[in-house]
Amino acid sequence: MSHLDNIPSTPGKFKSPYIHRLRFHPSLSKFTFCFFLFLGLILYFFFLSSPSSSPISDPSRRSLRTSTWGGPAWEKRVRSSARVRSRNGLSVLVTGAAGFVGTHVSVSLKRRGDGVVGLDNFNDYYDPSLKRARQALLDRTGVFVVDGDINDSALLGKLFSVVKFTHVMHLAAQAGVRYAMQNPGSYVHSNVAGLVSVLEVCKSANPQPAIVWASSSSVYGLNSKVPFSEKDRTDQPASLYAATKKAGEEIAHTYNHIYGLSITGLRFFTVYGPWGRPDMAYFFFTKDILKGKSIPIFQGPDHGTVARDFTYIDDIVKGCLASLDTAEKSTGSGGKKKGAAQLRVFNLGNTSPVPVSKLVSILEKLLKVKANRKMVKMPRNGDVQFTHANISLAQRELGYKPTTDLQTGLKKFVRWYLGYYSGSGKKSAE
Ligand SMILES: O=C(O)[C@H]1O[C@H](OP(=O)(O)OP(=O)(O)OC[C@H]2O[C@@H](n3ccc(=O)[nH]c3=O)[C@H](O)[C@@H]2O)[C@H](O)[C@@H](O)[C@H]1O
Repeated sequence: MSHLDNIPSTPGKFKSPYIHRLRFHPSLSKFTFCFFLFLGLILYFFFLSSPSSSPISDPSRRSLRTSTWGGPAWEKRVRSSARVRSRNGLSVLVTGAAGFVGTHVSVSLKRRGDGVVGLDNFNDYYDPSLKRARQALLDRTGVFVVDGDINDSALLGKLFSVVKFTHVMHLAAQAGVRYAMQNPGSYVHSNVAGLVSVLEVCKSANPQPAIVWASSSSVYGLNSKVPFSEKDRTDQPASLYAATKKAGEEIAHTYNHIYGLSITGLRFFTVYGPWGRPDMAYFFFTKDILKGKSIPIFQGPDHGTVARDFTYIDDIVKGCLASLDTAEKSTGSGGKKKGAAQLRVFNLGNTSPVPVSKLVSILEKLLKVKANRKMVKMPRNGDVQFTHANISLAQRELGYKPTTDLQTGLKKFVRWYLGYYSGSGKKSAE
């Protein structure tokens, strides 16, 4: 039996011979006490300073894993990736480049001759191997994706010292409306602190870049008037995700007002397509239909239809590139405003909402498998019943005109999905 087994629950009743020995040797007792106190202090400070010490109390830290950057070879890769190959081409830093929208935008920019440097922290919100596969695709296209976090100001400063970026396409974010209830800290970390970190480096840069960034249709929250227009109120978000995107729009206003940064926010409406996000319904419905698992289809009050203005990735990419191309220059330099700068917000949707049950019917036909449907009441975890974009402003200012309906877009997605997950025989859609 260990002497620890003798410790009583009530202090003062200890009868161990060991404690008698301590009593007979006060100097030894003092020494032992000091030793354990010292050890305790060391352990306390060690755990306090270790970034991986508290993954449960602060799960957002998963995105702060060590990354390596810097050095002559690294700088050479950054410079080469940023090289502009077309007349009047842009030099763009794309954050979240290994994400769904980030990958598509980066490839399109690179293919038309712009310089592109990617940045991504490859966090494990969903399968990081999909992000690595996107990175490999980008690598083949000539886009170098730096492995790092937008909250790492030293890294951002370094990137801006190596390349004079004309534009920043800020797409790095914690996405997903429902996950915000599980990991609220990650939304504040990426969508609020991360945005500020990016704007800070942009405001100090000389010349300041123009910024285009991803807001969300979710800012319309509980609004019932449709279609959603940029002029509508956005003060009743239904999820923390939506609240952080709304906060981002206010933060954008501040940096535009104080520092003269040219900023364009894009409210994306449920973007889908090849290389998409496995946490989104169309993606995991596909996986689960193929597995014969049941598909939970949300219903509003009184069996009301839940619908989304699903928007195909290629249409979104066109909207992103048009936003970059029409962005005016920032007016400030080195942290000082020199005049009023452009501040814009656009809806990028499809203007054609489709019920979720219809989405499932399209998938059934494309996969040639009957879905095991389960109608469930929409949980109160951030979802809204309906989205529908009014895109007339984007049409007028950006020439934005979506051309892909859900049937056509899902066909392209399913073709990619089947090729990606059965092609190599190694990947699994877990
Ligand atoms: O536009 C946006 O700004 C957001 O779009 C996306 O959110 P959502 O429109 O909620 O997409 P998604 O989860 O695919 O659910 C699609 C539909 O399926 C319904 N849905 C969902 C899950 C389920 O189990 N059952 C179900 O019916 C669900 O009720 C919904 O009607 C992005 O994820 C988000 O990051 C953000 O960018």
